This record gives sequence, structure tokens and C-alpha cells, in this order.
Amino acid sequence: MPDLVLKPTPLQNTATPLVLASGSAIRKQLLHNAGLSCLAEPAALEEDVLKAEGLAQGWAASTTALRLAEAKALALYKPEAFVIGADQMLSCEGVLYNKPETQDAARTQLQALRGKTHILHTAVVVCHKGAVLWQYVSEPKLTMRSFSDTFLDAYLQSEGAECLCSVGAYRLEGPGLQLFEQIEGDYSAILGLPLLPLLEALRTLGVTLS
Ligand SMILES: Nc1nc2c(ncn2[C@H]2C[C@H](O)[C@@H](COP(=O)(O)OP(=O)(O)OP(=O)(O)O)O2)c(=O)[nH]1
Repeated sequence: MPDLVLKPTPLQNTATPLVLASGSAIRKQLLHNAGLSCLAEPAALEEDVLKAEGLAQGWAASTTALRLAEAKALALYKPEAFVIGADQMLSCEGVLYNKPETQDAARTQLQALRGKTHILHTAVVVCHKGAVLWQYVSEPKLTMRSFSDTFLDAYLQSEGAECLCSVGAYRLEGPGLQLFEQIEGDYSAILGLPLLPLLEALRTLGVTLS
């Protein structure tokens, strides 16, 4: 699916604060590393309701991710700010996976993903005064090695609860890299934010280094 891009409307005001409607530590870190300081606050949203609607309506995973990103940004209504919302769905051979809730669930999920290629449907939107100014979807593809259960247990032992913060039960910037034999697509999108297109959109809106 081509990346969805809505051209943002350049605004004059460059003093508009930036808010990240997310509880994701890595998303906040990615923006900080790129030189942007922002307030980060998780959106109070029942994601499962939208995910269930997506399944019932037969939405593509990228559509569900986009709808969730938009819902998070709009749920955190900050009228004087640019609000970023993001979401990531993982699909593998037509099956959707969520963030594992326990180490056992992470083990089961990684056993299901190993030796296969999965897609991280990563959506990001920028909203202002309750309207979506810009949206984007990146869909990197990641192929896992057919690692052994012994390797998997050692990986889970080393990762501990960290792997539960990620939809794929891995941190690519950490030991999770050892799970893969091939990766195609935008590295920052895999971590949770397609940074280059987002930074371009923010510069167009007058948000630069802060
Ligand atoms: N550190 C790290 N995190 C990853 C990686 N791949 C995916 N993730 C994280 C990014 C997101 O926090 C999470 C995807 O789940 P969601 O999009 O539902 O976001 P999350 O629930 O974490 O926060 P949010 O809904 O934005 O408040 O997985 C990775 O390679 N490294």
C-alpha cells in the first residue's frame, strides 16, 4: 500500500507547542534525539474497540493503524498545540499480533513469527485544533531467523520485561536485532515513528529544532 501523505497546510505561527499523544518511551526518545522537545502524554483511548471495528469492517492493518493514530491525537485535545499520534500494527501471513502481555505470550508470539516475514504497519498523524493536518503510513518488512528454542529462551532471559513494550516483542536497537536475517524499510518506523517524513511535515508547519 503506498504511503498515505496529505500535504500539510503551512501555518505562519512557529511558536505552536508540540505534544506527543503517546505513552511510548521510544517515540518520545526518537523525537528528542531528532532535536525536538515535546510534552508526551498517553491518550485515554480504548484501542481494542477500534481494533475490533477494523476487524469487523475488514480494514487493512494500515487503515486500522491510521485510524488509531488519528484517534489518539484527537483524544488528547490541546487546542494550542500540534499533536502527534502514532500506532503500529504487526501482521504476519494475514494474522494480526498485539503487544504481548507476559513473557510466555512473548515466547509464543516469537515462535509464531520466526522463519517468517512480518510487516509493521506504522502510522503517524499530526493534528491541530481537532483537525488532521498530515498523515503517513510506513510498512517495513522484517524477516526473522528460524532461531532455536534455546536461543529464544536466552533472548527472553536477557530482555526481561523490556520486550513487552514492543508490538513484536523485540527492540531492534537492542538484542532483538539478533532475531532477524533481513530487514527492509525505515529503521525509525520499525521503532515506532517514520521520522524523516514526520520531521519534514513538522518543518513545513514551522516546527524545527527546539
Ligand atoms: N524500543 C523499541 N520499541 C519498539 C520496537 N518496535 C516496536 N516498538 C514499540 C513502539 C510502540 O511503543 C509499540 C507499538 O505499540 P503501539 O503503537 O500500540 O504504541 P504503545 O501502546 O506503546 O503507545 P501509545 O499507544 O502510542 O501510547 O511497540 C523496537 O524495535 N524498539
